[in-house]
Amino acid sequence: MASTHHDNAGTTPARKVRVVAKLRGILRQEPDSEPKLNSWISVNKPQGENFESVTLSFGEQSSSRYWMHYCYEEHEENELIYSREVKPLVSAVFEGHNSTVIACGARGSGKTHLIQGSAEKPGLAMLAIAEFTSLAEKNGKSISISFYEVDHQDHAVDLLNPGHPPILVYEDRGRIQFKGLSQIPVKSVAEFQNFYFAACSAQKTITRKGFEHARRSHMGLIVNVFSQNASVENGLVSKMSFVDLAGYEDARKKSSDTICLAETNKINKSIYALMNVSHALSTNESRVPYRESKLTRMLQDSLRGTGRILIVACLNPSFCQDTIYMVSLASRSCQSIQRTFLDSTKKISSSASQIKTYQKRQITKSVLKSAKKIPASVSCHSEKKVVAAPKSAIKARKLFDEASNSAARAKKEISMVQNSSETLLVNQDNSLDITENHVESNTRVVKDNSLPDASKNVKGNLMVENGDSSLNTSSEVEIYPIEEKGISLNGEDHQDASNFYEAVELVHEDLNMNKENNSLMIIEQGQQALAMVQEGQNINKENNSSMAYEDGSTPISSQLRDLSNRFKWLYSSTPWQISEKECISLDSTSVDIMEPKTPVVEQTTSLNDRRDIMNPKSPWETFSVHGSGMKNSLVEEYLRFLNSANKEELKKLKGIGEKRATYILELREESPEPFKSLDDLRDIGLSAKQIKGIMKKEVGELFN
Ligand SMILES: Nc1ncnc2c1ncn2[C@@H]1O[C@H](COP(=O)(O)OP(=O)(O)OP(=O)(O)O)[C@@H](O)[C@H]1O
Repeated sequence: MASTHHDNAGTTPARKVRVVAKLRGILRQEPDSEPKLNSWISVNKPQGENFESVTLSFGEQSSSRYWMHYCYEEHEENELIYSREVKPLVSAVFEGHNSTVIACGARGSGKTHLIQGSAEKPGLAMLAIAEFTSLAEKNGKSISISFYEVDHQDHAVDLLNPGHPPILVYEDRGRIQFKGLSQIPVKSVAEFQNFYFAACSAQKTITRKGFEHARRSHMGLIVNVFSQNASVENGLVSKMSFVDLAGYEDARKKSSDTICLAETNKINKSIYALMNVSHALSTNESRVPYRESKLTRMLQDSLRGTGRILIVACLNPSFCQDTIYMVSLASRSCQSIQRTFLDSTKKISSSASQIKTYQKRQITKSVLKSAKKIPASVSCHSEKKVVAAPKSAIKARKLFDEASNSAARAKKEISMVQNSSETLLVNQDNSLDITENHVESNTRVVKDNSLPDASKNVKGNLMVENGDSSLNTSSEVEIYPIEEKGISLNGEDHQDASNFYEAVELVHEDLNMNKENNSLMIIEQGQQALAMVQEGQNINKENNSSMAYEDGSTPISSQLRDLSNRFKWLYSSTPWQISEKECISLDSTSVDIMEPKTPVVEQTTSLNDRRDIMNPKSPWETFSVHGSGMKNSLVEEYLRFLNSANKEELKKLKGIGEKRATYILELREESPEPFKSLDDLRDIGLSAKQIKGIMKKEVGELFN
């Protein structure tokens, strides 16, 4: 695909992910006093015509540059963006390559105007439909459309057939399938307009009705191209998706309303998920986190393989901190930035093994040393105690982890946290340092007096139980809400936050099966800490361009790294982790593989020798390896049961009622074995946490 597709310039091979920005013009109703475009957004284009990227900088933060492949200015309208960016993708769809166009940005940044437009000023989707219908006619193909919304609760609903149950998303024979999503054949632009605009206005009415605040949601339009050729499965050639993401909005703006806050967090989380998927695809990562949100799961087929992705970051013309954040997220998918990140990551991984202890003072010192290089946003309270957790306790926590290779996954995700603008190095003396090898695009000029006393605003205090003492004590995170002082939140902090959020979730998944639940508390409180940190950050318009430390307090990026390192340390101190090399190949049948193979060895080997053969170094580790094996067997049995039991039997399981049992049977009609891993339980509406809870209960029942 890369060799056959070309960028709009037609000279260079196409990228998997292309990221462009679009500056929205000033609206008539916007006050003249607002800072205008060029006073807060600078687009830095290299000299010459054939440049492949531009950088954006905001306000006086001229040293903070975010890479984009291109930036469309305010006078450059949808037609131009369509002809340069989208038209080639439409042609590619007819050659069998899926495409996805994603509009992201803060609220009111022009996403809907870009994708949907209006009858007078058509958006990218409508312009594309004109091309689709004409190419379909020429090539003897047909097209159909589907239109859906993913709401603030991560439910997907059909907008062309409203009022029906949420869309069921599942995978069958390697393809993502939708149950409950209608497809309407379309032959002309007029026909499309009828369906599309009617659905859009119906959606707006429903959204506004009965809610004081407009609920945010993502909207996705799918254009399917079908072949008349019966040899192609289902006749589907390929498809193009247009996604109008909900506007990114800092959760703190809604902090007074807890329901709203939860909704905002959920929406933001799915934005992070999509950006993380796009980043993973742009950097050819082996694991692409499609399952992290409903939207990414729905888009999975469009995004993967030879699918091409266009991200348009819409920019508000007046000051908007959320815009900076969205730009920083989107720009991660630009290859040029990624290369620099990779360099940083290598350093992190080569140093990560040196982590043994964590000394707060040294970190603070390091961060302070770096304060002249990086921005401060929110400070972490200085009193933090982290002491060693008992190995046995942590080992026990792993007993009921997911059967998949979750440890490696968590480790990788943790490294994502560190894969941020500054390179975090762990020195021989166990202190952490921040190298000068930070990414140009995220570098800030820090002025000495522009940030208020940040240390008063957020206090994080994580304490993990020490030594071999009992498990009853302590895991605590104290967080104090941020004061209403102006603390700027910059892109990299948000970025850390999103990665960290993911990492914490994964570590949570990987570590939290402690019988006493202490570790669960630690992780959960860590999540709360993060939520509070996110909540507690405050945007300061006046201060946006000169984020600095007044008191030398720690920036939020360091704070988040701090927390992530604690989790990493916690994780790396488990015996399982210590013997990871030996155990890494363990899959669901690993215990059998590790056992001595012949009766002769069995008979002649002493207990100690057997332990050597099995690699674990202590009875505890031997016990744990067996525990993992038992857990894996249990998971396999559980999945087998889900794939074969009848409805009444299914309902005997924890968490499965009439509705879910019916769903499961429906899924089995579509695919004989819909449940291949515990992750697949998400398809029946269970969260990772619920799945773990269910497994715990099932195991608990065995001992009753
Ligand atoms: N390029 C443009 N030219 C003229 N008006 C525009 C342009 N882009 C956006 N607008 C106008 O700006 C306003 C906000 O745009 P729009 O609704 O598209 O933003 P949005 O990012 O989708 O907002 P939300 O996140 O709230 O859904 C609308 O009134 C729209 O008509």
